[in-house]
Amino acid sequence: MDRIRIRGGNPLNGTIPISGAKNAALPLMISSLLTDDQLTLENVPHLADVEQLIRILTNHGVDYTVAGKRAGQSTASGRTIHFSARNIVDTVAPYELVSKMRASFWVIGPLLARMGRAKVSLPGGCAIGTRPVDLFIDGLRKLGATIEIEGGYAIADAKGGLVGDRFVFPKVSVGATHVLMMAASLAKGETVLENAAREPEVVDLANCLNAMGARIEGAGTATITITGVSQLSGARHAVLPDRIETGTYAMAVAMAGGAVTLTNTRSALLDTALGALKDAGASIRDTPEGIHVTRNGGGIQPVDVVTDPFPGFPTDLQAQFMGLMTRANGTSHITETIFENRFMHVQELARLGAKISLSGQTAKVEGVPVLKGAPVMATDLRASVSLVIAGLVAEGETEVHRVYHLDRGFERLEEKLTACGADIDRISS
Ligand SMILES: CC(=O)N[C@H]1[C@@H](OP(=O)(O)OP(=O)(O)OC[C@H]2O[C@@H](n3ccc(=O)[nH]c3=O)[C@H](O)[C@@H]2O)O[C@H](CO)[C@@H](O)[C@@H]1O
Ligand SMILES: C=C(OP(=O)(O)O)C(=O)O
Repeated sequence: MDRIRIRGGNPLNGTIPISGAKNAALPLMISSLLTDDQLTLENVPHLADVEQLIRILTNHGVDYTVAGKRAGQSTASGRTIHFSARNIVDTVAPYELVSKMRASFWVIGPLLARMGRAKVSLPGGCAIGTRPVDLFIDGLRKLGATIEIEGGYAIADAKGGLVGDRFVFPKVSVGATHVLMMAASLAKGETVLENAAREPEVVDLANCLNAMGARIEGAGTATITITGVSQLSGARHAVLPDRIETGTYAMAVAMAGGAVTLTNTRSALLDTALGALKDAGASIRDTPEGIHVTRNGGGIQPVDVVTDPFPGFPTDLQAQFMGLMTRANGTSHITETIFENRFMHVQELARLGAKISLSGQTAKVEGVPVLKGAPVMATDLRASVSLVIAGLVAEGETEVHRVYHLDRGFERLEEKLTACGADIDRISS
């Protein structure tokens, strides 16, 4: 199993190209199931989750081709992938495939809308929480589907077609918003989603669906109105920049010091997180290329954050921010409100000398003047990169084990950090 070795102490200086967002690419790829025409996605990141979803889509009968790079295109550019779901040969998403990645459950929406049936394995829990699928099921039932849970599968049927309705989310869910938006695009009549997720990835999916001929209004607000159409066509769409990767590298610079330009991204995708970073002592400004982040000289100030749905502080940056706060000049409080168990990084950061105590959903982080390298274990995607951030300043050597978590969501991480002067490499064994 691969591991990542970091020798701490180097500042970061240079340029880091930001990839396409994993959390936009996954629903966009799934939307290819809605049409028998070709959907072309540009700026698709090269990630383990994308490869796993390709396996799942292929199992349903989706053909795909990956376009080669053009002359002059840098290696940092994402791939262009053509998806074609002309013939859906199987409406079953089996346990072996779905259990590896939660978002694969989302195929239930397009399969049901286009084929009138779907049998999809329940995704199960994961390290960060139980993550039930009740909102998906309630929402799809509201659109007229019958859904039974049997043998670990959601067995869904809508032979006469889905019919638009009003659905009020009792809790904000990104995935359920994606799924209901996709399903309602091919339903008869109008669907109104209230208390919908407002994340930029929801807007990106809505833009792509509209380019395919869907009629969606209000994405990015809490009320989304979808007027169903009888069929969708192909389209070409570029995946949104990854705001979580953007925030992660901005936090790495704030931790290690230095000056880095994050290119192919924009600050409007993560205002709240960048605001917290400024409060912590980083200087951040927009440039024509992207975002310039510096921290020279001054120390890291303690900042309290509470995770919240967009536009709040993202839960997917909570671990990284905690990594940064371990070296602050004082005590900060970090409260996680989205997932009930997203503090697995606390015990691993403690191995590096961090002083963190937990009380319910709040972590109290007492900044320490020095972290010391140690072997640590990645427990989930964002937890693993918080250990990398801490490793960038830890004295001596930090080895992060179980790097496969990191590979789910960070494209060429060692390469991007090495290019800015970090002493980091991957050891394959
Ligand atoms: C692939 C992807 O885009 N993943 C992101 C997506 O996950 P995902 O879409 O799974 O997250 P949700 O927004 O659905 O989850 C938010 C909360 O709602 C709960 N819930 C959700 C659905 C449901 O049917 N019932 C229920 O109770 C969840 O357990 C969680 O406590 O949004 C999360 C919240 O921003 C991010 O951390 C993930 O990185
Ligand atoms: C929790 C995440 O992903 P997923 O929803 O795919 O588990 C994440 O991207 O941080």
